[in-house]
Amino acid sequence: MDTHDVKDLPEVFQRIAQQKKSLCDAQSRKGQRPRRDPAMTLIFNHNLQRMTNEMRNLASMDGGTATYGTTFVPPPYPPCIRPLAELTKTTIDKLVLETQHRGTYLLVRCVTRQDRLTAVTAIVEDENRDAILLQLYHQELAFESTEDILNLGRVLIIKEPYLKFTANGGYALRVDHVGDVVFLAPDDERIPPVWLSSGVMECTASGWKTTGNERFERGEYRAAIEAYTQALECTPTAAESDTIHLNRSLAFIRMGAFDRALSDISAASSADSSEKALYRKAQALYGLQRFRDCCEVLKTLRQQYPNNKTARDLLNRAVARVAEQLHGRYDFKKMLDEAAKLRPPHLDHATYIGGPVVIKDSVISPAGRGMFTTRAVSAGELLLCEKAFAHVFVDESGTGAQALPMTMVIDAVNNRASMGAENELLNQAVQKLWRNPSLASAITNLHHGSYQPVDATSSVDGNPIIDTFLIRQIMALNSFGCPLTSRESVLGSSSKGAATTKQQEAAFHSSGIWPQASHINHSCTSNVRRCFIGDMMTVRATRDLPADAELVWWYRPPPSGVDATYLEHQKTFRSQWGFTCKCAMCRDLRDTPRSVLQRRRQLLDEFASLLGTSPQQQSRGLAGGGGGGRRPLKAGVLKKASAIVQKLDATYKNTAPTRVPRPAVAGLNMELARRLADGTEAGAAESARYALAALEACGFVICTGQSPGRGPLVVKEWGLMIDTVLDAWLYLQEAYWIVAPHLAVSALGYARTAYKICVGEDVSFGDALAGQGTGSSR
Ligand SMILES: C[S@@+](CC[C@H](N)C(=O)[O-])C[C@H]1O[C@@H](n2cnc3c(N)ncnc32)[C@H](O)[C@@H]1O
Repeated sequence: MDTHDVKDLPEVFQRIAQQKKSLCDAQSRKGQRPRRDPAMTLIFNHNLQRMTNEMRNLASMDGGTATYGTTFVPPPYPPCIRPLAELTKTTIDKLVLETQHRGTYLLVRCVTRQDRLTAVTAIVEDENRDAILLQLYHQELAFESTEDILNLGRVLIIKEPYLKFTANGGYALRVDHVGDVVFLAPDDERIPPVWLSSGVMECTASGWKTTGNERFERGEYRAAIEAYTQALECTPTAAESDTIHLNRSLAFIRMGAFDRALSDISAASSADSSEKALYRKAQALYGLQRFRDCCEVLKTLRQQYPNNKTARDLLNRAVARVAEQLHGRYDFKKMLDEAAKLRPPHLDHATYIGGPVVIKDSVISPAGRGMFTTRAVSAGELLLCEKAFAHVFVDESGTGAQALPMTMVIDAVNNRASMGAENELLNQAVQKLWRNPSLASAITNLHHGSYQPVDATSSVDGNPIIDTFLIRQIMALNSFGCPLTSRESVLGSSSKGAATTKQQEAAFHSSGIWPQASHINHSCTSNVRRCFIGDMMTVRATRDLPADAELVWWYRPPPSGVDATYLEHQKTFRSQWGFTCKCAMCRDLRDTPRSVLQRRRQLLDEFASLLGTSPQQQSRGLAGGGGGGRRPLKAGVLKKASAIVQKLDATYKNTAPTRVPRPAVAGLNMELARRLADGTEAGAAESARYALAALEACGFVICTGQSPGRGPLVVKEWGLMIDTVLDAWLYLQEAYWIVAPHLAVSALGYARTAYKICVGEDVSFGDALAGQGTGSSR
């Protein structure tokens, strides 16, 4: 959602146009045989490119400028759904351009080492010694690249090969679907004798097992799995078979292939009794987030092996996860600490599945689903806390090994272009599904627009069928950009003070997919807000809601009512998600004449030049970082500024702010509240007045008691939870401690709730209050 969309940047726009043209040119050559390059030329060019990339990587690890690759999304084509036995062999010389060779397969071996940028590439040759460039996409994760997957001499099968033009005008075998490539073991009988390596290796189960163990020790899990697989094919004894299965299960666990680990464990005859088997089973279940099952296994393990301390520790963790799953009991302080330390910030916590929400047919998304409350909930209440299915962290400050290379993804077919970790997010999701087929429905059931997935059984040749283009479409419609923590993004780090406008407006390069949360539909007049702590997302109600209320949040911020016209505001919704927002704010914007929008812009500019603030800050109505700081306002300036705010307010004639909130009016009021808070009684009284006006402009209905000295302050109705609201509450409670202490406690309570809604937790509220610089010491 708030990912970095770059399609409207002029240079990107041009590249999309170029790519469209290239796709058309490519189509005009569909079916032609390409000019064939000699193997030596291909190998030379590939090795040169590999060396250049290696040097560039070394330079960026040395603190140089981080590089980013560009990847062009091809038009979708389906994964192979037929078993290998039904395909017939073909050769490179028979391949024609821009064609998927259905019903065939290609047997090739690598004649170079691999290169890796956005794809893993190598030059391969067939039995006729014809060579070609092979590009494998989505086969591995960025930080798994310690083990090459295409090493010299490696033999593989490409199912239903697709010969495509490359972005630089050449051509290559492009493989997008992870199941369309089959890596052959070194002694596979399908390998032609001339390709068999002379020193063919182990031939006993115990030899292969030892090799597997050595590779495992070196952290080469993929290679270790291959060795253990070889060992199992050498008719081991029953005892050996058990050990090999259990060893392989651990390598699978290290690869995050928990489903595969579980099936190895159950293949061992001691699955239900041996200490090792029970512990591995518990680890795999934990990895799959099956915490209750995990607890059951660990209880058995503890009964049989009471001295196993590691099992006790894992059981404690699993019990804590069950409490999170069922009751939403999270230690947010610990989560913040973990997010600050862990890189990537992938936290060991569970998804709250026992919350007061349910997914069912939507009211606002025709023929789609949405998320609803199952009972009445109050503002600030935690409705969902979800662990990302996949999450990629881009350390904006990081260099070297910590800096994940960003990619620009250009999808000319769908008119999309984004900058960030989208490609790596897709890799993660694809790999997680490939390694854990039991998780498939969590992703494949998500909204995928008009994309038609292949109609097939879920597996072929013992492997799941994963359609990369389906997953890409699901990611495009359902993933979220995210900061490291919302606390940092809303408030700024304590050393920097309040967030700058730039931070608040930033689209994020880090991103993730949270399958439950992605059922929530869009409305500018949202009633829930999402926040992040590492890869955990919290969803809290922004107002009191009855049972059976459909939850909605903004996919992009609500219209300011100043900058964008209705059509401009709708453009992204239509192009990115295929709908038009019909909320009250959008309808009001549609009915507001352009002349009124221009008048609002003029008033904001007048206000800005009067107070010396940036017009952009005001028009967005954002909290924190008021350009004018705390310079006192002269009475004359205040009078004029106040008149401008009134005039701006008067341009919203037809609807009350409870129906159509006025972010721009709230922003100006808040600017005055900030500037007037000078610690004096007079300043505090004025500051409170404007902070209240800011809240009312956001749609809040607040009762401050009938007679002076009486309280408490009560919110009758909650408004639109933009960040201005948090500032307003913080300034209001600060002012009330000076001029109306009887209202201050309840204002502080509301400030805490607003904080919880905007930041996701309130354990850091005290620190924020002290560091936010509102002057309050409470
Ligand atoms: C992230 S999904 C939301 C869940 C989705 N409705 C479902 O059925 O799974 C985004 C898609 O929901 C639909 N959608 C979201 N908000 C909408 C709205 N305000 N009006 C109409 N459709 C909406 C659009 O089809 C959009 O591409």
